[in-house]
Amino acid sequence: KPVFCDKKCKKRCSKAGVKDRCIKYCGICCGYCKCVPSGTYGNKHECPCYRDMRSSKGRPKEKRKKEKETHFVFFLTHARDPNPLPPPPVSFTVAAGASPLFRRSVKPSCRALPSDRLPSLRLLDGRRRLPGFLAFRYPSSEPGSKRLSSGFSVVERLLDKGRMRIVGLTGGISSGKSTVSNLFKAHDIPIVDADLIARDVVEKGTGGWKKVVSAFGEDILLSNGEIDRRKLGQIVFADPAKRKLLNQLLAPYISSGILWKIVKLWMKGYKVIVLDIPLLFEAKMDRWTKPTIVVWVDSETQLQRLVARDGQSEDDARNRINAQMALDLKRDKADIVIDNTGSLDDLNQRFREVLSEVTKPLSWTEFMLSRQGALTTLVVVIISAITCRKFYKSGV
Ligand SMILES: CC(C)(COP(=O)(O)OP(=O)(O)OC[C@H]1O[C@@H](n2cnc3c(N)ncnc32)[C@H](O)[C@@H]1O)[C@@H](O)C(=O)NCCC(=O)NCCS
Ligand SMILES: Nc1ncnc2c1ncn2[C@@H]1O[C@H](COP(=O)(O)OP(=O)(O)OP(=O)(O)O)[C@@H](O)[C@H]1O
Repeated sequence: KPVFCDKKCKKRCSKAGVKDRCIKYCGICCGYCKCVPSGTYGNKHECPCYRDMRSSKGRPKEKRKKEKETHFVFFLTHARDPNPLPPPPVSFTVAAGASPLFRRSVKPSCRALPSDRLPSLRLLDGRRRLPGFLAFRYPSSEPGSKRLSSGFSVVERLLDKGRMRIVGLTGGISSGKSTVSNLFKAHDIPIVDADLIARDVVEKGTGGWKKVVSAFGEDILLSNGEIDRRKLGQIVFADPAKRKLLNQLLAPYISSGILWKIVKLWMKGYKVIVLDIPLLFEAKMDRWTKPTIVVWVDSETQLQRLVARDGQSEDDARNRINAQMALDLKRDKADIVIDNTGSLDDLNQRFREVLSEVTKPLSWTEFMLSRQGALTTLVVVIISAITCRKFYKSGV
């Protein structure tokens, strides 16, 4: 008998009604056929020799599971998603004859099947409803259908609503970050804009304002007491030491402002947010974002666009460009690069590809960082604590 038989048969029989018997016959078949079908049931076409083996009484060697199962494939999408991207079809194993499906939560348009033929999801408890999800039924032979091995993966998809992904958006000055973040906004993806936060934290009378005025003097103020941003810009972008000082003074305010915005969006249950931070890599904040998008342009286009937009001299524009990490270096660090050297139409086209990348189903790590993940952990901790307490008391 090949060495892999024991391991494969153990897996194959993990859900069998009479496990020992299943393992025994699976071992015999595997020894003879050198092959075990994948999954815990079916797929016997993978090993025709195994499938066709019969006992002396002419019955199939492999014992069927006691519980009769039917295999359905559903296509789930979020009903409230304004721009639903089709996830891959999800296949569920359902118990035949189980209580009626989440009939109430399935949209009328999806009730093409007679209600008695709608199965219930065995992997969820019978009372559980799936508000907000549309379910489309496909035959299990549909190409691309995938049988999920555990309820975990199914639940992961169903809880999609509560997860969160923090996408980093960065680039060079005037490379097109704001243009891209506007496209995200148009698709209802919230943006945390570090430039806006950096403005808020130096508003007249704030802590940031006081620190900047005491470091740079009242010469940088306008007549109304607000900071003259153009003047301060000319000072700091021409002098690295002064820029460093300004960064150090404002960093705590900016980072707590960013954090606070993320927490607010997290509490609202957003699943994808975009952090638009020009200095994402310089401030080493890219460790918190995944994926990280860099909007790249060639240096000539960058200079031209900056001069055209801000109406400043080429020297001032160059100072600003040189105040940041080289854009080519940022491009090398990116997970996703958007080349914005072309037209706005080209940008739109590339953006659509990036959008589908960014909104693809979330990983477990991302889920655990979400509001729903945190609540799940909290509930598990509370239940464990109560169980332990009861156990401890009964022991005493
Ligand atoms: C120097 C200031 C007053 C100039 O203001 P101004 O209105 O002219 O520019 P604005 O704030 O719109 O920034 C425009 C672009 O400059 C670049 N930039 C801004 N600050 C910096 C900096 N410290 N280092 C390098 N680049 C910077 C960014 O690409 C930004 O998108 C302002 O940029 C500022 O307060 N900067 C320090 C705060 C900061 O680090 N901001 C970046 C947020 S991560
Ligand atoms: N593909 C494009 N074609 C032509 N112009 C563009 C394109 N993308 C952006 N622009 C223009 O280039 C300028 C800079 O773009 P944008 O303001 O989005 O850059 P940014 O990276 O957000 O800049 P900053 O770092 O200063 O915040 C803007 O005037 C914008 O309209």
